[in-house]
Formats: sequence, C-alpha cells, structure tokens
Amino acid sequence: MELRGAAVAVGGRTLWSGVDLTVRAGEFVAVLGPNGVGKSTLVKVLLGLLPTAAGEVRVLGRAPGGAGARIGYLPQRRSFDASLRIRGRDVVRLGLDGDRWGVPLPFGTARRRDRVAEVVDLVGATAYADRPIGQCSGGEQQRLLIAQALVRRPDVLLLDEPLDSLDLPNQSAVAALIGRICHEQGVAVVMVAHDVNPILHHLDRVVYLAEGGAVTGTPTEVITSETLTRLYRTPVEVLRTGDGRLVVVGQPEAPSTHGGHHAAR
Ligand SMILES: Nc1ncnc2c1ncn2[C@@H]1O[C@H](COP(=O)(O)OP(=O)(O)OP(=O)(O)O)[C@@H](O)[C@H]1O
Repeated sequence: MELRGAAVAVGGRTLWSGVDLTVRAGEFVAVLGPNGVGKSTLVKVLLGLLPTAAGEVRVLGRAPGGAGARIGYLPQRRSFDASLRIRGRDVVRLGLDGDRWGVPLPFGTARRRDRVAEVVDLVGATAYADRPIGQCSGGEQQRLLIAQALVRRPDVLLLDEPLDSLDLPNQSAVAALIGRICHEQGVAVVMVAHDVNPILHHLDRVVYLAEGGAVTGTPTEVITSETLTRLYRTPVEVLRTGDGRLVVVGQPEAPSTHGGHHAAR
C-alpha cells in the first residue's frame, strides 16, 4: 500500500492531509490518533470506499478498490446477539462465499471446508468454531472474524480497532496472532488502534494522524513528546511506565468530537 501526499475531506472538511505511507508485504503498521481524527476514514480510502481530496493512493499496484479478494477487512467492532444460531465456522465460511468482495472462488465443497478448517485452526478457534457465534466470548468472536478476513489468503489485511472491547489477555493474544500472520505469512497489515500498547512489540511502523497533518515512522521515532507536540501544536507528554507501556498525556481531541480517549493507554 502506498499513500503519497494523501488528503481526505468529508462533508467539506479536510480531516487529514500530507499523509505519506508505504506498507510492504509482511509489515505491520498501526494508525493512531484521537477519536474522530479520521483513522477509520484512512481504511475506507484504502478500500476504495472514499476518494482522496489530494495525493496518490495505490493498493497492490492499483487504484484503491481494484484488488478485491486480495484484501481482507475487519470492520469496526460488530457484536453478535447471544441468540444468534449461526456457527462460528459458518461465519468464517461467509468470507469465502463472495458476499463481501467480488465473485465466489471456484472452490469445491471439500476444498472450501478444508480451507475454513485450516484458517480456524490458524487463529486457534477450533475448540469453539462449531458453537453458535452468539455464545462465543468477545475474544473468540474476534478470532473468528479475523479468520473470516483471512480465509481467501489476502495479501493485505485492514483491521479497524480489532482489540476494542477485549480484555487485556485477549488483547495481547489477538495482537500476537495478527503479528504472527503478518510476519510469517507476509501479509501487509494496517490496523486502526486507539491504544498502541498491546501491539507495540509487533509493529514495524505507526502513522499518527492529526487535524491537517500526520507523522509516520517507527514507534520510537513517532511516539515521543517532541514529535507529538509538534504534530498537535500543543504540549503533549509521552511517559513510559516501568513495564514499558506508553502513556500519551495532553493529546487533543479532534474537532467536533466530545469525550473519548485522551491517552494512548
Ligand atoms: N460520510 C461522512 N460525512 C461527514 N462526516 C463524516 C463522514 N464519515 C465520517 N465523518 C466524520 O469524519 C470524522 C472522522 O471519522 P472516523 O470514523 O474516520 O474517525 P476515527 O479517527 O476512526 O474515530 P474513532 O477513533 O472515534 O473511531 C468524524 O468526525 C466523523 O464524524
């Protein structure tokens, strides 16, 4: 994926501009920034769902939207009703059936079943994949949804806050899973996150978005008091706790949003 001088506007308002970012095969990049700054919007641009207002964007060598099944996408948290009877395994199979992207793969029934079993195993969900998804825990549901996004062996994986609403052990387990898929299988991963800590040790680079600007680099280059103060034009302090977690203090909220997160906890 490649963005060069990219800018995006929604409802006549420029959310961010001047974004330069390259994500190669096997690289894991996080999109960070305050609520409402346009992190999900960046994923929508990569999917080809929103046009850029300036600059150039290429995904797998084409204009966004042209790469179909080679892109796996996990939208922002969906929850399943506890009474939903569809099995986890069938939710994964939906990723093969062409309801999401492009046309169905010419897979026979046995090959489809094998591929679903393989990817369910990859995410460690075999033990509960035959349970109704509504009866799976949040972490189990999230693993099954990641399996759904992976079932067509995508080259690019776009994940919108996949750790949201998971408890801490599940956050680190799912983060490690995504890191492994990225680095071992050579998938290019872009993940929107409002907390960098669970993924910090798996990341190659981060892009920090701000109103009108962005900074890209390794976490140690970007998540510093100096860089974030310059980006947000207001004093921002980055503290490192004894166990290596980063706390960002003073990061402003994006305009037109209220409440939410002041810190990358
Ligand atoms: N189609 C649209 N028309 C007008 N405004 C929009 C549209 N889509 C998104 N926005 C606005 O653009 C801003 C960025 O939205 P986006 O969802 O990308 O933010 P985000 O950084 O992912 O936020 P969060 O961390 O809260 O998920 C928000 O203020 C949102 O209300």
